[in-house]
Amino acid sequence: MSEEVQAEIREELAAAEAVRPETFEFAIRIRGLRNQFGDAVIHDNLDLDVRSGEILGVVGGSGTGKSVLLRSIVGLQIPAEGEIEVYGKTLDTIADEEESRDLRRRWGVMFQGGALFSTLSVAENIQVPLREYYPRLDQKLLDEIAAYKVAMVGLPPDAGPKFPAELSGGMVKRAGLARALALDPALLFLDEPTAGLDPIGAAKFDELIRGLADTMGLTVFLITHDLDTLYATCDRVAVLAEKRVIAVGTIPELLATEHPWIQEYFNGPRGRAASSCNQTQDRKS
Ligand SMILES: Nc1ncnc2c1ncn2[C@@H]1O[C@H](COP(=O)(O)OP(=O)(O)OP(=O)(O)O)[C@@H](O)[C@H]1O
Repeated sequence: MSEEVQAEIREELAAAEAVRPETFEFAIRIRGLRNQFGDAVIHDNLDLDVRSGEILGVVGGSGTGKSVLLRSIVGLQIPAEGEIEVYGKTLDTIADEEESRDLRRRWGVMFQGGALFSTLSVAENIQVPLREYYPRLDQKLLDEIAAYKVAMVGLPPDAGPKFPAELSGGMVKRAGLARALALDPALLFLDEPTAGLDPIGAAKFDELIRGLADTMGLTVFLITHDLDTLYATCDRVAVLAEKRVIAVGTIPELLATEHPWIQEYFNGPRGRAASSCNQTQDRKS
């Protein structure tokens, strides 16, 4: 790589460092959020804080707006009202394109189902955000970074040249995660990462998320219906109902609340099974 390109990359990295995640108590702060599609109000006066370094699980009945909330935070859905700050900045008020890019590259998103480009190999999928943000990286370096990300998410080296259709469901999830991690984000968004996986595959994926979050110091916004995932990975859980976040806290804190949906969710047969399984694992470890 030429001196000129190296200097350019150093400059870009320095600019990205200007948003230093570790200096923020809250990675995300949301106040008074309102989202609606026509007459259908999805969120109304929704507040939420995501602490830096935590894995926050986001739960709620189907259609309560978990994915819409994620999309609002990453700028794919323009809210009708309210403020969303990520590392102290509000995306829709950033006038400077460079500043907006610097903020956007601090996060990675794994959408439901992986959302990989079907005509690109796994390695090429991982390289998409790298090419977008660092257009002058040469192919050798792109290949090295992709190989590193493939290993990081526990895929075998020969997964790199494969196309999504050649992968198992679990491998597609890992490839989606590798792409979300391409830019070494501080903040990771995961939309139902274990949906569709068998219980063993899901447990391994939970372990991977927890391990990566701990080693990389990530903040994770994790939408899930999977109670085992909540117990295995999350520091706190936010509950969406009635168009807003009705409670946020550790699972024991949520269990102490009396809201019927929360009680039904955590104390229903599936909730009790996940809880007792988790306690058994704690005793073993
Ligand atoms: N682009 C859109 N246009 C119109 N309505 C939408 C759009 N996106 C989402 N919605 C509606 O917003 C509501 C919330 O959707 P969302 O996908 O966020 O729910 P969710 O909580 O993630 O559900 P699930 O758990 O089933 O994935 C749904 O009623 C959905 O139909």
